[in-house]
Amino acid sequence: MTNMKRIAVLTSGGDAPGMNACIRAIVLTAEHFNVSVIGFRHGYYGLLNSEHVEISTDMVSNIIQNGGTILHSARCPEFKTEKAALKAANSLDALGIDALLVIGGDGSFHGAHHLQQYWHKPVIGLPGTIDNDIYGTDATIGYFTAIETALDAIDKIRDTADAFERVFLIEVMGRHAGFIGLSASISSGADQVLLPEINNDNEAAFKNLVARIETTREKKGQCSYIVVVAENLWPGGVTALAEKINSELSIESRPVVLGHIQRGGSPSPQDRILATKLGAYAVECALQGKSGIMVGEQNQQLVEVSLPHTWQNQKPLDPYLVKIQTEFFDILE
Ligand SMILES: Nc1ncnc2c1ncn2[C@@H]1O[C@H](COP(=O)(O)OP(=O)(O)OP(=O)(O)O)[C@@H](O)[C@H]1O
Ligand SMILES: O=P(O)(O)OC[C@H]1O[C@](O)(CO)[C@@H](O)[C@@H]1O
Repeated sequence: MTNMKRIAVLTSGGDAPGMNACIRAIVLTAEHFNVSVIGFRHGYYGLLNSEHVEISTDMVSNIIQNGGTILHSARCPEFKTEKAALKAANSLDALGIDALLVIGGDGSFHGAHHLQQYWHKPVIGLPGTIDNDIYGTDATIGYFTAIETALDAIDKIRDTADAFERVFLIEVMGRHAGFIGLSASISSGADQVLLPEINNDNEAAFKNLVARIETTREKKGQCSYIVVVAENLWPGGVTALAEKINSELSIESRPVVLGHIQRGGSPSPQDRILATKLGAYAVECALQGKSGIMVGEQNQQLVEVSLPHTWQNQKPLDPYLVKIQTEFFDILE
C-alpha cells in the first residue's frame, strides 16, 4: 500500500441506481485505510470548478437504498479539451488528491483516460450506467434495477393490452445497445423484440413484425401483442413506428416510451452488491497505485481492465438469449 491520504470520487454521465451504494463503499473502505474522501459534484463540471465536499462516513449512512447520486451527475462536453484536463489536474493537485475514482459509463471513462494524460496519479473507472454497454464487466451498476423497472412497467402494460387486445410497442433505454431490451423482453415474455444488434434493416424488421402480428391473429383471433423496441433504433421512435402500423395496416397499436423511470428507483440487491464490491475494490487498487483501469466483475471474479479496452471492444448480447427470442420463440404460442 502507498501512503495515500486523500482520494476523490465523482459520478458522471447518466445516473444509475447503485451509484450511492458505490460511493458508500468507497468512503467506508477508505476510512478503513485511514484515507479521507473528497466528492466532486456534477461530474467533470465539479472537477473543473473545484466544486467539492469532504464525504464523511455519516454522509453515506442510509444512502445504500437510494437511487440517483448524492454527488449529482452531469454531461460536461468541454472536458474533452486539453485546457479542461490541465485545469482539472491543477484542481486535483491544489486539493492534495492522491487518486481519482470515476463512476460512470464509457463516455466518463474516455474522460478519465483523457485526464490521465495530464495528471499522473491513479485514475480508476467504476462501471455505472443502466445501459450495460461496457466491455470487460459482466454487468454495470444500475443495469439490474433498470431491467426490473422496465419489467414492472411491461407487466402492467400487458394488463391493459390484454383487456383491449391491442398491440403495444414499448421503447426501452440502452442508448445504442440492446441489453435492457433483450433482458426486459425475455423476462416479460414479450412477443417480439427489436434491437440494434439484431435488426440492421428496418424495412425487413417492419415486414417481419407485421407478418408476425397478422399470423398470430389469424391463428388466435384478436389478441394482445407486446413488442419491446430499443431506443434509437426506429427513426422517430415507437411513436413513428405505431403511426406507420396504424396508417399502413388496419392494426391498432399504441406506443409507450418508458424513458427516465428506468434510471430511477431503489437499487436492486444485485446492484447494491456489485456497487459495494467494485467500490471497495477500486479503493484497494488505488492504494496499490494502479491506474488507467476499470474495475469490473467477470464470472464472480473481480477484474481490472485497461480503460481503452472498455470502449474499443464491443460487449456482445447473450447469444443464447438472442437465439431463444429470435429463433426458438419465433413461432406462434
Ligand atoms: N472523449 C472524451 N474526452 C474527455 N471527456 C469525455 C469524452 N467523452 C465523454 N467525456 C466526458 O464524460 C461525460 C459523460 O459521458 P457520456 O455523456 O457519454 O455518459 P457516460 O459516461 O457514457 O454515461 P451513460 O452512457 O450512462 O450516460 C461527458 O459529458 C464528458 O464530460
Ligand atoms: O438523460 P439524457 O441525457 O437524456 O440521456 C439519456 C441516455 O442516458 C441513458 O439513460 C444512460 O446512458 C441512456 O440509456 C439514454 O439514451
